[in-house]
Amino acid sequence: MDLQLFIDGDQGTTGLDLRNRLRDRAFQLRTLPAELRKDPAARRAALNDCDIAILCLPDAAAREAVAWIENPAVRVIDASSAHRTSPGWIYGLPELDAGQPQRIAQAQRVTNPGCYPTAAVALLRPLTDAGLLPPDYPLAIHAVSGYSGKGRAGAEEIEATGGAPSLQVYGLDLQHKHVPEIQAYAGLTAPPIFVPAYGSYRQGIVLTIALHLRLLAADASPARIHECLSERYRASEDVHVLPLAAEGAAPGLDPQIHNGTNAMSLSVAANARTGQVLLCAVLDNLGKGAAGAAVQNLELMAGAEATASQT
Ligand SMILES: NC(=O)C1=CN([C@@H]2O[C@H](COP(=O)(O)OP(=O)(O)OC[C@H]3O[C@@H](n4cnc5c(N)ncnc54)[C@H](OP(=O)(O)O)[C@@H]3O)[C@@H](O)[C@H]2O)C=CC1
Ligand SMILES: CC(=O)N[C@@H](CCC(=O)OP(=O)(O)O)C(=O)O
Repeated sequence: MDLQLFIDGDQGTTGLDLRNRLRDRAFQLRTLPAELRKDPAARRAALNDCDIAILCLPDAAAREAVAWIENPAVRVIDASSAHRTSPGWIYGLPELDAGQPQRIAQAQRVTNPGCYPTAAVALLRPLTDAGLLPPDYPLAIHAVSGYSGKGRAGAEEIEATGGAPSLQVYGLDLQHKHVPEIQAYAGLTAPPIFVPAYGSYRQGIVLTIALHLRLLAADASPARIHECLSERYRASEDVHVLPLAAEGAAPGLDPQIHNGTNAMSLSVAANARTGQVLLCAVLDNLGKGAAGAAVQNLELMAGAEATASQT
């Protein structure tokens, strides 16, 4: 079946990437002409005249768009952070647990995960589910993202003014908008400390989380943690767990290796002498962290529509 999609915000970083990713797929894609792309009446009409609306907007505009949808048949994928922990919204991380693909497939409202939370939740949730990571563990999460995380205007300004600083740490008020989302979906009872940074490159995230074995469950070990993650993602097409590196031989991680794809790599590094473990994730902030995830969710939702139309 030819589902009619409307991308609201199609000229931004996520929207443009999404258009590219949908180019060869069997969806009817609707966007507004440049002069109408911010016109409330045109957006409202388009939002109510599609099967699935994909919002690639700043949070305020995404909230406005959702409020305008009166047609009960319209389903929504929101790439913004407006609804990440809102009641009635399904979290668009199919790898969250075994039931999540089905929940996404049947949802009316899907909130795409944040780029950083995709990595943090993928690393942490299997460990809290398995009881290896206590839910009140005092976590600190560090990440470096390409500067495209600033959105199109921010990225263009950087490129027009001679490039980004080599590294800029931010979120130092420790209230980054992703903290509630990470806490909720990683199964934590305490908010983690989250310290993001922008690098001088355009695209790609590397995120790390340090753990002390003495603060984990008694049966936790690097091998057990690695096995837990490997088991969880064994059947995943997109999430791959790298082999446990021999001590002294852990390879470096390049944040850009998955750019242009929907892949995410997870790894476990350890020092047996100190009892320290480092969880690492690499993904494309615009891929599995945004537009790639939207396509993944769209395919699940479209699959459910196709099944419904055959019965
Ligand atoms: N960049 C990233 O790494 C990621 C971003 N996201 C999320 O996706 C969303 C979009 O991000 P991103 O693509 O980076 O942002 P951009 O700023 O690149 O794109 C947003 C687009 O929405 C347009 N827009 C703004 N206000 C309105 C409005 N009222 N009506 C219609 N269009 C409007 C903007 O136009 P104009 O520029 O002219 O104002 C722009 O084209 C954000 O909420 C962000 O949190 C999610 C994961 C990763
Ligand atoms: C502009 C902005 O807020 N950028 C975010 C990174 C992109 C992002 O967080 O987007 P998602 O929440 O949708 O993943 C930041 O600076 O931390």
